[in-house]
Amino acid sequence: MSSTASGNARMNREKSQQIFAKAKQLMPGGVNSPARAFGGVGGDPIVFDRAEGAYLYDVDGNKYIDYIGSWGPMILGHRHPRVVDAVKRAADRAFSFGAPSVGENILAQLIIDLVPSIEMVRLVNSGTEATMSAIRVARGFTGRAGIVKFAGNYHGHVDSLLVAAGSAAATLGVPNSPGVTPGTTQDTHIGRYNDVPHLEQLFAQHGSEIAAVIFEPVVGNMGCVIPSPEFLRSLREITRKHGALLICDEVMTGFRVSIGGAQQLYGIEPDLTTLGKIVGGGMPIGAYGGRADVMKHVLPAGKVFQAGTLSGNPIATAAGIATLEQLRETPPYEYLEKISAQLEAGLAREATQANIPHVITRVGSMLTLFFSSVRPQDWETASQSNTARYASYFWGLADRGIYMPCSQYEALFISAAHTPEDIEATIRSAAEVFKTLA
Ligand SMILES: Cc1ncc(COP(=O)(O)O)c(C=O)c1O
Ligand SMILES: NCC(=O)CCC(=O)O
Repeated sequence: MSSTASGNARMNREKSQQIFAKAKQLMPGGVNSPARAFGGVGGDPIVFDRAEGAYLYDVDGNKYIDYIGSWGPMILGHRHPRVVDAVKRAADRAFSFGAPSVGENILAQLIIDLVPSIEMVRLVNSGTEATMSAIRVARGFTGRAGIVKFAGNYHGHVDSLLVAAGSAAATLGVPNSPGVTPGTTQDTHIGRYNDVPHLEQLFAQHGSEIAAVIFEPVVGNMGCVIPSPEFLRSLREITRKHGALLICDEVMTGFRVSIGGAQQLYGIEPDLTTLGKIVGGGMPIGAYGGRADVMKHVLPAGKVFQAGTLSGNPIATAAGIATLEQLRETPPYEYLEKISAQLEAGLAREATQANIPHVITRVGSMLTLFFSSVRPQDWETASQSNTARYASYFWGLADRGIYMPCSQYEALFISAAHTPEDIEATIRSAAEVFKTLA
C-alpha cells in the first residue's frame, strides 16, 4: 500500500477537505498559525472536532492517537476532569476582570514554587509575549542592545528573534521572515547550538554589547535536540563573565521534562525563564520570571513597559492552576519516562528491522525520529534529515490513526493519558509504515 502526500483510501476525510478548502479562502493558507499547515508533509491539514485523553477525533469521525498535544500543553491529556471542572467554575464567575484577581496569586505562587530560578513572575498571553518581554527586560536591565540566539531555536514570532528560526519558519523555508527589518535584527547574533568555541568567539567580539543569551534548554523546534553538559555550563559561565543575562526559554520544556523544567533536570541557573504551553493547561497563557532584582525593573515596579488587556485572565489561570496542581500532587513523570522509553525502543527496533537509517532523540516525553544517520546536535546536522521520507512516514501513520507532528522539525509529545497499549499500537503501525519506506 502506498501513502501519498494527501493520505490514501484507508480513511475518509471528505468533510475535512471541504472545510479546509473554505478555510483557505478565509484565512492565509487556511490556518491561524503556519506550524499546522502541513507544509512539511504536503496535503491538506486534518480538521478536528473534539479531543479526549490521548485521542483526537476529526470532523469525519476518524480517531487518532495524538502525539502533538496541541504542540505541548496537554501533558495531562485532553479534557482532564480537574482542568475541565476548574474552567467551568471560573467561567461561572467571570470571563475577564482587567483588574487583580486571586487566581493570579495562586498561579504565580505555583510557578515560583515549582521553577527553581523564578523569584518573581509576570503572566502574559503566549510564549511569544513571554520571550519578547524577557528580551526587553534584559535590555532595560543591562542597558545593552545585543542578544544571542541559536540557529534552529524558535522563540515565537518576536521580530528580533525571527532570525535563523526553527519550527514552522524552518519547515516552510523562511528562517528570516520578510517584514522583519534589518534595523530590528542588527543586534541579534546567531550562535550554533552545542558549539562552545563559537559562543566564546561571539562573546570575544561582542561581549560588552550583549544583554542576553536566549536558548531552548532542550530544543523541540528543529526536532528534539539535546544540549551537551559543556554547552549548558559554558552558557552560564560566559554570560556571567560578560555581565549578560541568561534567558532559558522553557515554553516547551517547562513542567514537561520535569516538574521544574529543564533547569531542574540539568541544574541550569538562568537569570530569566520564559514559560507557555503547559502553564496554561491548554488555555492561552505565557509567563516570564526570574531574579527579583531583574523583574523589579518591569513597570510599574520599574520602568520597562509591558502590558496586556487579558493578562492574568481568570479562566486561563484556572486551567493553569488545575494543571500545575495535578502535576504536583500526582507527578506523571516516572510514568511518562516509562512509556516514552517504550516508544523509543519500539520505533528503533522496527526502523532497524526495516533497514531505515534513523536516529531517535528523546528527553522524557519529548521525542523525534530523524530519518538520518547523523545524530543532530545543531541546525546544520538536524537539517540533514530526509524530510521527504518523514512526510511519507507522517501520512502512513495518519492513515492508521496516529497523529504525529506534521514536520520533521517538531518534537512529538506524549501525555499521561497515553496507555502502554496506545504506544504498542503506534509501534505496530510504524512497523508497517517503515516497510513501505525502504
Ligand atoms: C521554545 C518556544 N518558545 C516560544 C514559543 C512561542 O510560543 P507561542 O506559540 O505560545 O507564542 C514556542 C512555541 O511556539 C516555543 O516552542
Ligand atoms: N513548535 C512550534 C510550536 O509549538 C508552534 C505551534 C503553532 O504555532 O501552532
